[in-house]
Amino acid sequence: MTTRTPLMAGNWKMNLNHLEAIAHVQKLAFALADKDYDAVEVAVLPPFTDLRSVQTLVDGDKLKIKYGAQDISQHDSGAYTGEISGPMLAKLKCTYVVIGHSERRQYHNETDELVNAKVKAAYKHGLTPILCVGEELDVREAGNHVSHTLAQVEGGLKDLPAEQAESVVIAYEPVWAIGTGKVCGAGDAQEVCSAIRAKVAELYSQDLADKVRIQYGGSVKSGNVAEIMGQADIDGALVGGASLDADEFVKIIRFREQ
Ligand SMILES: O=C[C@H](O)COP(=O)(O)O
Repeated sequence: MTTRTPLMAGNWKMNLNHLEAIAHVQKLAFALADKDYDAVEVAVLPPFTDLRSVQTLVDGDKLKIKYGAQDISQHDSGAYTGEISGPMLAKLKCTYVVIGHSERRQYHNETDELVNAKVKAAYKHGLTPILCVGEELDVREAGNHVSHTLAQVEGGLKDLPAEQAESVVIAYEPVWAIGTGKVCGAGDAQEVCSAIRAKVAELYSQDLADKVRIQYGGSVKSGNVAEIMGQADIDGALVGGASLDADEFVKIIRFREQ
């Protein structure tokens, strides 16, 4: 059986300037330094303006914390005002890039087609996508949450070769649970994450699907993370609000100690 290393990623969204970012990562590093945390991968996903500062700190202090961006342009360069390209993120040695977050889909009208182009752009430049999928409340209430989410998975991975797809991270984030304090029940999250893995197996192979990490995101906190992480197909968390509090994020990372 494949062992998947859990990925705990903090999506800071539009919070913390570059000075606050340095203080925050230092605090995380200090709190994690007393034990070997190889069993859990930790990543921060700051705003673009913080990435250089985070890179300098991680490189300089040889921290195990990884980092990435919250979005990427589908283009490599050119007249795309306000966009940030794959080569720019690669130059900053980002490991991850969040793609298709529901806030991008909702406020910037990102479609599955664009999300798919961004996933391909990430791989082209050696970045690992965290592909976000998940349903809005009305979709869940209509009972269409699984089919809706699987269509986003299929759209996001369209025509992606297996050698790339095997390293993708898929974050299941029910939109109604993001920033609302309403957590999706662990069993309900498992239902969708298991369906996502089955979809990846259908698109590629069971062997590949067993390697793919699937995160849950949506009001994850230290108090609920252990139950979420106890589910067979949940391999980590994409944490928003709670990742802005270093002590709380460290408790989430140390979910096994609860
Ligand atoms: O990317 C993170 C998710 O949107 C979850 O955010 P939240 O933990 O604040 O609910």
